[in-house]
Amino acid sequence: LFVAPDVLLLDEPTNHLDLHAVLWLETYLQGWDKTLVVVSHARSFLNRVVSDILHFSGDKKIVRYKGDYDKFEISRAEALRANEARREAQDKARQHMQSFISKFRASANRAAMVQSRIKAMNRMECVAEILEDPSLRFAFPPPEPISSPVLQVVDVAFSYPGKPALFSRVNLGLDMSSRVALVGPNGIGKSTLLKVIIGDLEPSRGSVTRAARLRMGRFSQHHVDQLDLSLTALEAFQRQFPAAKPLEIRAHLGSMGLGGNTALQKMSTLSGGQKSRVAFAQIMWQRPHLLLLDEPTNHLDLDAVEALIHALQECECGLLVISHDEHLVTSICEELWVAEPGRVRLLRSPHPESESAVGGWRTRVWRGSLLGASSTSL
Ligand SMILES: Nc1ncnc2c1ncn2[C@@H]1O[C@H](COP(=O)(O)OP(=O)(O)OP(=O)(O)O)[C@@H](O)[C@H]1O
Repeated sequence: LFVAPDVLLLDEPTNHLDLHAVLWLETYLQGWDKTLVVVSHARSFLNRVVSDILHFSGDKKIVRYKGDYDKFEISRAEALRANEARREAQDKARQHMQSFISKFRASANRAAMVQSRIKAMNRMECVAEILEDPSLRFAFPPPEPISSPVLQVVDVAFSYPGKPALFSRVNLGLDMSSRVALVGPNGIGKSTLLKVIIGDLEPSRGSVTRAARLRMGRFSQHHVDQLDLSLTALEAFQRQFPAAKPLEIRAHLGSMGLGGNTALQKMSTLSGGQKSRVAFAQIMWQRPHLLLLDEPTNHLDLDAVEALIHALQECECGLLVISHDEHLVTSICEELWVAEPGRVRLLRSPHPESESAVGGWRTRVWRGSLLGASSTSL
């Protein structure tokens, strides 16, 4: 930004940024008076920053829509409906003319009328079908139940060698009905706490107990980076789950938008979002009791984010998600763990019985707690 370019091209600029940084960037870009082209999956960010949407659709065309992302969704749905109605009307008119032609083709009296119908049919402009974007379905299959609490963090402290404690006296519990977002500014220790919970890091004090038969499904950018890129998605699956049948794997990958050749090409040639989908496909196959997700929406496109949100709303496993994505957090979480310097503060939804009250609470608490708690800024 310092060089003040004439054209600013940003590819997923909000990935990894905390709320402060995203708000700062939004304000900065709202005042940007030169050309800005941004590729982003962050719906709230797009709604605040852009004036036009270029939609790269499933039929390989780029169509321009005036307005922010919400307006684009409405306009596109209207365009799809209107196009469908025009196609139906045209099909009906064509059928009508065709039946007239078939009926009176041999009739000398109506030869002129038949000819004019044939000409009219030939003149008819064909209304092309607008292809819907491929629909995605993510689903976490239900695991067998295990007794609660499935995971308990008791009086935990952690510090990296030679450094002061990142947090101490942390007491938390997770079970299969948990819907928790762990939020806080960059560098405060969220990923570290997740690693302590999973067991990658030992706490400096206190204990983490996990149910004996507990299966944890974890997603992090690290796991995407750890995929063996010389393999195809199908080969990676077969290597991890040797008992799985290839046809079942292909169907599963296909439902996540990794059908056809995509499942058979080397993962080094997949996009960032496609690699994330492979990692998610593997997690789903494990039928985890607890899902531990670190920035799961980075690199996913908006349709995939919606599919993920839907799957997380429906899933029967416990959920702990670290995310700076306001739309994701406010759509699924009923509890916020706010990471602050040295501690973790728990905030529970006060009205779990009312969906709209919970939605309002999430948005208020999400913004309020994060902006109040943090001292970081760009
Ligand atoms: N292996 C390590 N050794 C020493 N310090 C580390 C190590 N890993 C992380 N840290 C430090 O610990 C702090 C917390 O890092 P962590 O990755 O947990 O933060 P975070 O809250 O997840 O940040 P972000 O939102 O940017 O992902 C940071 O100051 C980081 O530099």
